[in-house]
Amino acid sequence: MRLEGVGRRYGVRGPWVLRGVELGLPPGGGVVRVEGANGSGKSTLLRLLAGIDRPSAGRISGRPSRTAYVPERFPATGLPFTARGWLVHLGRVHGLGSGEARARAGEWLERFGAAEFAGAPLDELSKGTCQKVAVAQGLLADPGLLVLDEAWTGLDAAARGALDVAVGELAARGSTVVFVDHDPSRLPGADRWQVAAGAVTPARTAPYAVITVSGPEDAPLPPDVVAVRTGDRVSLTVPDERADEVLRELLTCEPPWSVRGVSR
Ligand SMILES: Nc1ncnc2c1ncn2[C@@H]1O[C@H](COP(=O)(O)OP(=O)(O)OP(=O)(O)O)[C@@H](O)[C@H]1O
Repeated sequence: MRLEGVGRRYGVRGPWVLRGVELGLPPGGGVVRVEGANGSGKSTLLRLLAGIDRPSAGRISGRPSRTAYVPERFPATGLPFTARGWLVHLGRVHGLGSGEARARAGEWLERFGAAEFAGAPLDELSKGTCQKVAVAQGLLADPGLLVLDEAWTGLDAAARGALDVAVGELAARGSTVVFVDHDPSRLPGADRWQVAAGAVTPARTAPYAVITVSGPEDAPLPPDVVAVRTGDRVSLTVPDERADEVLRELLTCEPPWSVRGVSR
């Protein structure tokens, strides 16, 4: 997917929020964190990427046909659906059969700890549960591009962790995830784009290593590392200078981990 000369301003004489943006999303999928000061245009960029807003100038090409967008707050008021009904409806809009949409809706509600609310009307859900439904909706149809605008806000700690894992799984399958989040330690292996003065530029990322391990469920992980579990494997993202120390801890803890791969 490419952005060529993309600009956006609100109103014909409004100031340009974004201007002359030239960008390519990482080929083969990946995770991109969008950073910038308040009001710099991060949400504007995310809405353009997701296709729910159009550029005032330039063009965007190659957007995956399955693109999902999850904002910070899901305005569920007035929607005449239960949580499951809403997910099945959107799953079908994305081309899933109703049986598959129903099964996936159940799986995602379960993963986000909201299975007990599957049959509840959206109108009656708490903000946190509504946000779980919104995130489940984003993941439901296995999108090629998932855009998350502070989607972790309002989720409880377990659901935030479940979303981190889901993003890792999606990226591992070749999809692209672009996100904004106020927590600077969120998904630390992500590429970074900086939005400032209308421009979007890749930010310098401190060198880091990704260590993939497998091992018994009760094997301990070193403190202060960011771990994403995919099946029986765990990927740890650590600053380069800590990689040797973390590898030592992984190999000498009891029970020990098996190191499956290290990349920088
Ligand atoms: N629908 C809109 N109509 C008019 N102006 C808008 C609209 N959406 C955003 N803007 C303006 O565009 C600029 C960028 O807003 P945007 O929400 O994209 O920034 P942001 O970096 O996401 O901000 P924050 O960090 O505060 O969420 C701001 O000046 C904002 O007031």
